[in-house]
Amino acid sequence: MAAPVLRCFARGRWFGTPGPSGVLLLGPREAHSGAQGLLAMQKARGLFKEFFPETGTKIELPELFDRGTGNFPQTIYCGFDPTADSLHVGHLLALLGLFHFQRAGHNVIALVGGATARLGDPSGRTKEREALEPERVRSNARALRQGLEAMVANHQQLFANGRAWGSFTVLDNAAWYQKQHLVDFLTAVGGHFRMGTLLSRQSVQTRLKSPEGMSLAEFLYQVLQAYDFYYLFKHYGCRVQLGGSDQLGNIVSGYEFIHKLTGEDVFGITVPLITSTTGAKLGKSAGNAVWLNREKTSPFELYQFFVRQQDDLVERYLKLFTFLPLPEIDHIMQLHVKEPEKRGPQKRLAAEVTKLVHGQEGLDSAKRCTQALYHSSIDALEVMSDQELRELFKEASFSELVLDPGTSVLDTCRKANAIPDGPRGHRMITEGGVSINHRQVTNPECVLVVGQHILKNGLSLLKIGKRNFYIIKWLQL
Ligand SMILES: Nc1ncnc2c1ncn2[C@@H]1O[C@H](COP(=O)(O)OP(=O)(O)OP(=O)(O)O)[C@@H](O)[C@H]1O
Ligand SMILES: N[C@@H](Cc1ccc(O)cc1)C(=O)O
Repeated sequence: MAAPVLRCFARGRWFGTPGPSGVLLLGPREAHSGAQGLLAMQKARGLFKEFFPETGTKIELPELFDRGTGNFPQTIYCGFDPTADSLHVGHLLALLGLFHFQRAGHNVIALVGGATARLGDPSGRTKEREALEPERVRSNARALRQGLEAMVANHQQLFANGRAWGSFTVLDNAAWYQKQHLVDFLTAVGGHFRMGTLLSRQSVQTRLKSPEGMSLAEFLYQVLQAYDFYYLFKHYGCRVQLGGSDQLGNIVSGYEFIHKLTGEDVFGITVPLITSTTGAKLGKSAGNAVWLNREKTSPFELYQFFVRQQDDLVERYLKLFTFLPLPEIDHIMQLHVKEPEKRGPQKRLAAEVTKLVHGQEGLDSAKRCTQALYHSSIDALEVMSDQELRELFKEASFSELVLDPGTSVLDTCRKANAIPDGPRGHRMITEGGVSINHRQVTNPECVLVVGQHILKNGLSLLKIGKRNFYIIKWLQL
């Protein structure tokens, strides 16, 4: 078989010149209606980065998505390994890719890698993943499934405007590997893979050259991912796999396997990798993940993560992480030029993502928390639920104190360990550095008053300096 290359679609036809690594970068093309419009639109948004395989397939990728060709609808999948109990913002991009296909009427599958997570994907990693206990992988897989299903429901309820879409199915590859006999698998599947090809993959090469080397389990990872693609092709008619750009080698393995076995063409589409400001891939491995599970990153923290994005990134993120039409994004950016201090694009981005991930209730909560902490809103603080308060306490330190009669501002600050002992702490109050429930308190001896210093819900919000918050829950009120 000729060596497969990536290709791009431009001005209504496929074209491409190999980049430095044989990868063809996508060129621009005119957006128009129908299936070609879907790929072009996602290219314009920056969501689809590379397409695979080489030209010369029986059917061209855009035709696959065309309502008029009898190929409609297609099934597209993306896999997520449950190596943690939550998805993160990096995964969201691949999920957005699935949602865009679903919105265009195609059927999509999110595959939880309950089996593959046990092996650990070596792609893009310089070290082997820590082995996970089977029970841990199972509970992570349950959590991922729940998270995915919640987002699918939010997407359907809050972003559909009554339109009918394709289906969204969540599967787990443990379902087929559990039943798989090892010798049968190696005989039926292993025989179709050539060692030279498997060894040539970038992920394998990097690891083989590292001092740690590579285990057989990791080496076989790409075979399992290739088999998944084949399984989904056979049972669900799935012809397209979506993944981060680090997944290309595994996707190519799937293409080669399916093509060899069936003579049919399947395709891969990659999304760009989201990186932190230091350039590291945002995710578990780099320890910089922004999680989608509320217990790990609250709606407020997720919202704030996007509100904090810099001006030079926000337009790109609006295109990648939201469903807002491009002209609307242009309009938002034009307003931003006039009033940059309002951080309009950042707030809209934060709102759209938080709504998709945590629903309307999650977005309301994020806004209440933002109001309470950063906009001095007592009303917002007074109506917060226990869960929101706990989530806020992640950023602010939290103490439970008994309210003795005559408790003063100074006592409160000391008991909450918010000011240093001695005259310095006293001075911090008299010099105006302390506020309670967003009102400055300059008299250290002032006795706390319920309704003013203590809110209806038995809380006080103490602020020292510009951004050190302490939340006090008063007991025995
Ligand atoms: N930062 C990111 N940007 C874009 N896509 C990502 C990012 N992180 C993960 N993905 C993609 O999400 C899918 C599932 O990835 P997976 O669950 O295995 O995470 P991962 O790649 O192992 O992350 P990590 O390296 O943080 O452990 C893959 O297609 C992967 O490429
Ligand atoms: N290998 C992917 C996850 C995955 C698992 C199984 C698949 O069939 C596809 C993708 C990753 O680590 O990011």
